[in-house]
Amino acid sequence: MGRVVIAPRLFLLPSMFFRRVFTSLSRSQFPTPLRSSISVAIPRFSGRNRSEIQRKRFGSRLMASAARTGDGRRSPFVPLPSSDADKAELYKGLEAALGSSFSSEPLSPPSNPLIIVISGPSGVGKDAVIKRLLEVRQQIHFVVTATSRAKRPGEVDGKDYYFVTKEEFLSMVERNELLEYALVYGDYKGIPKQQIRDYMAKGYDIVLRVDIQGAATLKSMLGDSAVFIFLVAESEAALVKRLIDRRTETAEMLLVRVATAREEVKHLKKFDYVVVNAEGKLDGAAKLVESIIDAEKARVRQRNVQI
Ligand SMILES: Nc1ncnc2c1ncn2[C@@H]1O[C@H](COP(=O)(O)OP(=O)(O)OP(=O)(O)O)[C@@H](O)[C@H]1O
Repeated sequence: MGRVVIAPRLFLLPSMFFRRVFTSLSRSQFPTPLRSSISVAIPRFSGRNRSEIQRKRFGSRLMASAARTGDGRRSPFVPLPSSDADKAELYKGLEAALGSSFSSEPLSPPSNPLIIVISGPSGVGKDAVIKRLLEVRQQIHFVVTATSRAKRPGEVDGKDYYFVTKEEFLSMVERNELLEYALVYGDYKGIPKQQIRDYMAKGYDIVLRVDIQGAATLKSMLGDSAVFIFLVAESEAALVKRLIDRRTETAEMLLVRVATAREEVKHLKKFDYVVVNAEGKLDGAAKLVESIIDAEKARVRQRNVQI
């Protein structure tokens, strides 16, 4: 932590009865220009009526014009208003003493749009968490993946996925329209590039939903410029029960997914964050993902992704 030390009597200007107060900052923490830039000259008065005398001698009008000399050096002849002056007078007095007006520009730089990659084993709840996230958060776009798999009951074309034939999918690959694609359990899935560019240009954060294989490919392409979140159930048993409850797979398909999930969890360490989507705690998982996004927005060194 930087310490602020007020050294009250460093030198005297006898003719003007001025005391120069140097506000010096801990030398180990701050560079010299910063330390020397905040020295403030105030009149030297003592006793209980100090503010009264100040007011009489200099009047209530601040000598802001005297705050700077022509060559940019600050004149020492800038009295501060008394501490009990009204807020506006104090504000102006501080500006005059510093020799420049206070800026209303934001102190934090604007945050860059993020790409958030959400991955995890089949059935862990990727779609469910993303759906909830989109309900509670603005300026976020879920990239609709193109897939050659058949539509499940309740799924909507263009909202859950773009459902295309294998031939259509392969011609998208040919035209280099996909950021990443893979054959997952016999079906193609791929991420359309243009959609990402369009929404990022509008300042939206982008959510990508990929399997572990897709996350590995994206990691090698995007490196640290994207945020990688691994979604897990609270336990392997809970994941299997959730998959069974979904009733969308045959027993053989379930076996493949469960065996794959066991391998996939080993890749957890390659991700930036792990979020537990526990049974009945979908809201909690979505909130944690939101907090991660908020924290990423507050980073000093922003990620900067180019597609
Ligand atoms: N926290 C939770 N508690 C209970 N059920 C959940 C929870 N999260 C998701 N589910 C349910 O678990 C099932 C699997 O979820 P979902 O389809 O979102 O998984 P997924 O990871 O997208 O799967 P896949 O990769 O196979 O498409 C769904 O029926 C979903 O409603």
